[in-house]
Amino acid sequence: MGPVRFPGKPADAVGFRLADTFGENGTSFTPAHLGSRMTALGLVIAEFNRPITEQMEHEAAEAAQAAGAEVHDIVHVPGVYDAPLAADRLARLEAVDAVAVIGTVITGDTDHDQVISDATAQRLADVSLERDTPVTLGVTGPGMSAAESRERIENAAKAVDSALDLVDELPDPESPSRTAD
Ligand SMILES: Nc1c(NC[C@H](O)[C@H](O)[C@H](O)CO)[nH]c(=O)[nH]c1=O
Ligand SMILES: CC(=O)[C@@H](O)COP(=O)(O)O
Repeated sequence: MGPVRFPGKPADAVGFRLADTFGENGTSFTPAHLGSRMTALGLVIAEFNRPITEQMEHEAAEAAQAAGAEVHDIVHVPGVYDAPLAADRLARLEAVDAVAVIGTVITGDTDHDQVISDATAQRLADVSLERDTPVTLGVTGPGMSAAESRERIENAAKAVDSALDLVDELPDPESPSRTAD
């Protein structure tokens, strides 16, 4: 069996608790029942520059499959600027452990690429913090030509891997706090 990923959403919702995974002396073990639930991802895919984001979507799906994760839902949006609301809706789902946002911003004649990239990244970071759910940025650009965008298609897979890494690595918010006493 491959590595078991520890889901990020409340443990009670999936039938086990963090305490199940650690022995009293700090050694870790993995009860067999933990293997029954795969980490579930939400993907947001921007349709703008679709020939490129189509390949990015493929890379993202392959990365999830290679890691043994489930793609619970895919939401297509017109462009990356429209992604934060879709990411928020996905992050609100109990079944979704993390969200990866995929898109590419290619430079036009103005600074518009900078404007939409900055707004998108900032609002996605806000969604992640507000929903207490990993939301990773698989959006390439700005300041980039179409050729440079095509060279960065693999960043979609990196966003999926990062989302899964965060689900594994983030401490459980239900754990007792050091500042409690
Ligand atoms: N120029 C790019 C866009 N622009 C569209 C916006 O993201 C948005 O869909 C529109 O303003 C409606 O709200 N989107 C990209 O994903 N990539 C671009 O290069
Ligand atoms: C329409 C867009 O979002 C983008 O292509 C902006 O291009 P430009 O900077 O040439 O207006």
